[in-house]
Amino acid sequence: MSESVPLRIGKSLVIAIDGPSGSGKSSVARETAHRLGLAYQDTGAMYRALALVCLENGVEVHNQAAVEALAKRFYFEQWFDPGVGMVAAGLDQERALDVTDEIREPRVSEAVSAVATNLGARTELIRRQRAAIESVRSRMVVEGRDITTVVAPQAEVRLLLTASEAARLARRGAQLAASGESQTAEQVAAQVLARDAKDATVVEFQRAADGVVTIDSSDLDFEQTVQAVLRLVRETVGG
Ligand SMILES: Nc1ncnc2c1ncn2[C@@H]1O[C@H](COP(=O)(O)OP(=O)(O)O)[C@@H](O)[C@H]1O
Ligand SMILES: Nc1ccn([C@H]2C[C@H](O)[C@@H](COP(=O)(O)OP(=O)(O)O)O2)c(=O)n1
Repeated sequence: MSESVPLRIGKSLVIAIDGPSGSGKSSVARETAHRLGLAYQDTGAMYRALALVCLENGVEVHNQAAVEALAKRFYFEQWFDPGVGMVAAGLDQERALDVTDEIREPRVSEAVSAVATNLGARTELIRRQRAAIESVRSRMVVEGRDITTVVAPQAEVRLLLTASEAARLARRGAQLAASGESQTAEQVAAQVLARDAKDATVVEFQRAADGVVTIDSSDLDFEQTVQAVLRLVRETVGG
């Protein structure tokens, strides 16, 4: 039986979750939002969408000025209902398309760190992420790499979701295989580890900042991990 957390309607509740690739952030954050009746924001989807819009429009992802300029003008919309999980993006609203699946393609995973390490682009995306939290009156589960430290350090609940490298690679490999991608285990490992190493040059998501609780899911299954997060929420906000 799942645990429930009594929540007072209307009271601000931001649950900030950071962690490396494959630690379970997106799936666990989404399920937590669903069970608590909160909105859900996947900030990695915004970085991935910007990378995709670059790739689709001939913007070189290492061209700092061009990527920063695109970050300021590209259209991005994310459905915050955890049951929907849809993302639309494009050069502008008229040309925006449903990119929910495309942003998970290996070509985007390969290009996204170049965009995520562009500090000018980050400033703009962080602004949009904070606006998204305000748009739902601060009742949201938000996950990424710098949510507990930069985007929402004032969040009521702040946690770092980790898992061993072996667990993370196995999970990501199984996830890609299930979605029909034909990457070998070596390709998945090389891409995930290179991306985390590059991303870690601009954001700290491998060690918990002060006041951030670590949940290690290496030996937990999905449901046990969700329960650990719900327990932390209950202990932190009461109930
Ligand atoms: N605790 C867990 N045990 C087993 N599998 C998990 C666990 N947490 C997540 N997963 C699975 O691992 C895969 C990667 O999780 P995901 O949420 O996409 O990670 P992240 O957003 O951190 O990259 C998904 O298929 C997810 O269902
Ligand atoms: N708040 C965030 C979220 C994601 N990023 C970067 C780091 C990743 O390489 C990309 C994509 O993030 P995403 O969470 O989708 O990545 P994974 O699916 O966990 O591998 O964006 C970031 O720098 N800051």
